[in-house]
Amino acid sequence: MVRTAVRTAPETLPTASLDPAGATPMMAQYIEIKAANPDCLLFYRMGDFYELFFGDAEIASRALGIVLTKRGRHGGAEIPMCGVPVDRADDYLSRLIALGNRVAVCEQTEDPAEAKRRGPKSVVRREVVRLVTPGTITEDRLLDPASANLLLAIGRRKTGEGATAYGLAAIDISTGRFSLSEVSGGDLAGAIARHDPREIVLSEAIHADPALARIWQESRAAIVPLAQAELEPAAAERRVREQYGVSTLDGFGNFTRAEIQAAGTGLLYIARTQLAARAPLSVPTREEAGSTLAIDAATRANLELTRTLSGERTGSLLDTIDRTVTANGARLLAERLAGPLTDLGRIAERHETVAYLAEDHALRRAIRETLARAPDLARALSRVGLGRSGPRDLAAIRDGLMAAAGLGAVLIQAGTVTAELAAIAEALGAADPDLADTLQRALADELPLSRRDGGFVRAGYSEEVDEARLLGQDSRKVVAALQARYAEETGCRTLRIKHNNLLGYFIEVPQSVGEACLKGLQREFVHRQTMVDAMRFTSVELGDLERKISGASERALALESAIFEELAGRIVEQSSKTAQVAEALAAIDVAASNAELAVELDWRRPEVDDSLAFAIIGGRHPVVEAALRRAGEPFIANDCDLSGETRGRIRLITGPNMGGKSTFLRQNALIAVLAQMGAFVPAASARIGRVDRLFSRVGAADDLARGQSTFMVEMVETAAILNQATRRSLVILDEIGRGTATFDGLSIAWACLEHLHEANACRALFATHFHELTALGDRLARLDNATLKVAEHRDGVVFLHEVVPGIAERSYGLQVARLAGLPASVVTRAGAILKSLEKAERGRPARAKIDDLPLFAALAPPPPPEPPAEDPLATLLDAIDPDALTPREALDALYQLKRERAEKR
Ligand SMILES: Nc1ncnc2c1ncn2[C@@H]1O[C@H](COP(=O)(O)OP(=O)(O)OP(=O)(O)O)[C@@H](O)[C@H]1O
Repeated sequence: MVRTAVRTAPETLPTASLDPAGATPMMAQYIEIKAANPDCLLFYRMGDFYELFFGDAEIASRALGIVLTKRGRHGGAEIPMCGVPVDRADDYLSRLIALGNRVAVCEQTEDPAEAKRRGPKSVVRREVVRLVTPGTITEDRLLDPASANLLLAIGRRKTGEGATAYGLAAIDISTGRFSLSEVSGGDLAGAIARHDPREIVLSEAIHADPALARIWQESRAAIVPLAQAELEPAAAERRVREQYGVSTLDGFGNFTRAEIQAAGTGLLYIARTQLAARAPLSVPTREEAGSTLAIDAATRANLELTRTLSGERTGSLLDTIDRTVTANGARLLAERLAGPLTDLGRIAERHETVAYLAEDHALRRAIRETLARAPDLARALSRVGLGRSGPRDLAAIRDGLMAAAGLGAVLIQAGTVTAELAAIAEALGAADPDLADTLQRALADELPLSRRDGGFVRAGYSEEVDEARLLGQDSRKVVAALQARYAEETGCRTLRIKHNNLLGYFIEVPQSVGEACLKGLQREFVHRQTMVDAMRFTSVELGDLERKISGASERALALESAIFEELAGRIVEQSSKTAQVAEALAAIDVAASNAELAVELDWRRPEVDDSLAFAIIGGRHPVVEAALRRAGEPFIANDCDLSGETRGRIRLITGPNMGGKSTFLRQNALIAVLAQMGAFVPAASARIGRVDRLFSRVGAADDLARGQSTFMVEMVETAAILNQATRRSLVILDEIGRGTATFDGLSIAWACLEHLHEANACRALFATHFHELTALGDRLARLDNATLKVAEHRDGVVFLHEVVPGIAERSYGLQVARLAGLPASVVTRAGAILKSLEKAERGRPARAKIDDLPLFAALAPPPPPEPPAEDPLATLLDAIDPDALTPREALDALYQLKRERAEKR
């Protein structure tokens, strides 16, 4: 299966078992380094290339489409090799990482000349300086600006008889974000799907747990199991303490053992991949259990929240609602959409801000215009902390801080704002204004990518740099100035300062002037050479100038580098404040984006409360509506009321194919998600009693990638809903039971409805083509029937997409089939078959079939065991009187018994 092949790290590389004996010295070094990094592709630096050998070369050449060549022999066989140029390594790296590979970057750590000095056969010293893995990258070129790049570490603890809790550490080293949470075993898959990590690190024991195998198989992340021995609980705690330089974790709040285990595992892995550098992570925040709306992986996929079923962002809900103007904001919006809240206070606070910004157009515009100038502060900050930054990262911090200061001023000017905006304004003001100011003074307008290129310090910031540059870049001018001065002092207009390899810089004058100089005209001149018609001199000043000129460019670079270090140091000192500024920028971008969306599309503020209401008036599906709008067609808004005082309601929707059942179901789930993430909703009004869990299932969705029977998948997922949905949950079931024979499917759908109504007592929408189920409307008190209106014409039907109370009479399957282009002969034949089938059924209407069934059979106590049926063997035995039998009769009786027994089998 493609998914598995893409996800897992490369299969064990044959290189791992290579014998260094008999290898050339360089190959022996390669084999040794490779042996220490067996599960990574090794980028081995040789001059201007990173070379890959043996199995690594084969994997990389296949993955990157680069030529596989050979280099020498080892153990009698040719060594496969391929290489990537160092200056384009990032492109290749990103492609390998995207395929789930991990790469060890091995650099030359000494000058080749030095190696030569050790002896003719010595090999240049090389070391792995970094492991590049999907979850630990920080370079902009390797990262998607609009998505978080999470490493998820998992720990666990026993919480009781047979129960286990899992600690999750979600770490984004590209921004320093670090959060901890704990979930039950049943919620683990959903929590992983919510975080959508690029890489998961965990103990071998958790990885090998058969109960969790499916999670790892289905995850898009690269999975890295670590040996149990490395993950001792005490070591995990120590690692967390060391990361933050504290002697106890008490000040951080009450983390559970599983959370600390997860944090320790994550930190261990990060330390291993970053080698020398320590990742600048923020202090972990703890997320309370139940603080987000639980949405399992299947529901997320089905509702296409952050990506479509085919894995694209385009066409997802996120794509449709994103009006953010910064990468930082886009990431936060995705995070909020993936984890809507359950806390009513926090939800209302976000709605309040959206309402405020939706109303104040001028303020919203000012905020968005200022934000559009703010670069990705969080990622630049992280690179500075890791010592992996360039001048443009410093500029990003400068511009980010300046935008923040500008925004703070805009908010202060706005006066009384909402509580959330006031908190944002305060965080924006937290940064030291001196830092932005210093960066502004220090950095030039045009900046090189790398600090090694120099030229990034603004002229006028440092006298030393200016002087060094002047000498380096403008040495001719300096020499010319000195030449002009000497010419004036000597009165010799033909005096020249020249340069050759033998003398270096020298002063040349005609013979006569030279003689005068020797006699004391110019005391400081020191004679070097007499030519036929000229004399050459040097001077102390010229000697100094020469030394300065030759060291100038190196000195300029060194001075710039020192300034860079100093600026980076100041940024690191302030990093926690700057991180807060970055978070505030993201939060205001998201709020303004939601407000912009609400204004643009006339979305309304929902009311989320503690009731069991679900009353939507004029609801729309945001993605379908957007698609129809592009096609110039209207979307028909629909109401939906599932409100219950103490228990929810169920709406059973029958209707024609193509009528809009699936759209209606999903739009209501999406409205709940949007409301609880703190956004406005596509409806005229919405009152929603806080939803704790959201479930959405589509009957027998094709799931070939998983390699499971489609019906089996449908049943496993339905079982999860019936077992987990609470009174507060919202359940969306679309054609459950359609994946099997009609009567099996009908009975399963029927029993599921009863269970949802009686046991789960949740709010639910249930779409079906089993029209027989509508009879349940009379029997289940809180079940209503609804259908989608259709206008019938002589030559076909028109779907009006309007949800109305009632029952669909027909499915209009044949009409849809004709619309789809099924050959006319097939449609006509199907029509004839349908007629005769309906005739046969008419004698026994659907309603009668349901009426025959006992109500709530699924929930009734099991019937008492039936009395055993009569056993013919026992009857035969009872009839035998051994004392009355002859030996012959006894033998016959035995044969008869055996015969009877054989028949029974
Ligand atoms: N409320 C609406 N307003 C306008 N067009 C709609 C509406 N709802 C659905 N549609 C259109 O009808 C198409 C079919 O909708 P949908 O897939 O929801 O139907 P369905 O009843 O679930 O069909 P089936 O039973 O065949 O799965 C949509 O792609 C959309 O273009």
